[in-house]
Amino acid sequence: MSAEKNPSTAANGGTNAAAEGSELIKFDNVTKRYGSNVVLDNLCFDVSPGKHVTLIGPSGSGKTTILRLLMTLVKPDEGTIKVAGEYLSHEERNGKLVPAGEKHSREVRKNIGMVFQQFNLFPNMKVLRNITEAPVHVLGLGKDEAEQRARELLEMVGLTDHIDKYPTQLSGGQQQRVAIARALAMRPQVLLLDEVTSALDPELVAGVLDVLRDIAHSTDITMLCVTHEMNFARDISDDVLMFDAGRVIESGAPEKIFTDPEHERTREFLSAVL
Ligand SMILES: Nc1ncnc2c1ncn2[C@@H]1O[C@H](COP(=O)(O)OP(=O)(O)OP(=O)(O)O)[C@@H](O)[C@H]1O
Repeated sequence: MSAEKNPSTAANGGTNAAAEGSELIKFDNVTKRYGSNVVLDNLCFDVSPGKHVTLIGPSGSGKTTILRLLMTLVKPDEGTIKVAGEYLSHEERNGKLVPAGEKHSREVRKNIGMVFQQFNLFPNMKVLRNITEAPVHVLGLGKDEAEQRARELLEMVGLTDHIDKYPTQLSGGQQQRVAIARALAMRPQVLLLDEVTSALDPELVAGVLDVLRDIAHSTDITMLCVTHEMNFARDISDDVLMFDAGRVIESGAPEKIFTDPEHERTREFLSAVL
């Protein structure tokens, strides 16, 4: 099957019949409202396993809401989301689709790890325990196995020397690299990245992006990334989705979107941020 016939991403009505059934993430006519504000408008897109997809677009266009939906921090008003073939906010009961219970959503969500803008580390735990806590208590891993995995991940993010420190003893960039290791420790199939460098001092941004580039290029993890770092997006993305007012107005390979966008709104947005 050629790459042309099997695009990793198909957005807002795009056809992806060749990949039907093999998507890791599938948004099907998802609408999300806050009051009368339609934040996502009948959104369809899917992501194939191993692909790195970046969401770009103006402030308020709905990018973070997509990640929040995937973490089940909010629920869709209409439409469905599937992760690894399972409904996320719905479950099938007696042949009918009903809102999912927390147990079902939690199981499906185990496939997903997220790194937030604000790191969200446990302040009262040292670095090692920040990383082992969920594998031990959620996945049921033995302490030794969890610690070994944590050490490997800390090596990968360049923080082996900081294993015994508390988060407050680390720079923002180091804390964010711990947060990345913590997310990966759960061995998720999907890694969500929400503006992970926007809370960092400028001199710390490159170190975090280098770690993420390395992960993107050396692992088979699927990434869904919201970022204003356009060079980073260009480096790691298989596909870029351009959002405007809750819809994908354009999608494609980064070379196309960043150098020859079709939509006037994309051109305006890129000229403001590049
Ligand atoms: N909890 C909430 N209650 C009400 N409105 C909300 C809430 N969360 C988000 N919104 C609104 O939803 C819209 C989309 O927000 P979202 O954070 O998804 O946009 P975004 O594209 O990620 O923006 P940014 O690039 O600024 O982070 C915005 O109009 C925002 O004000």
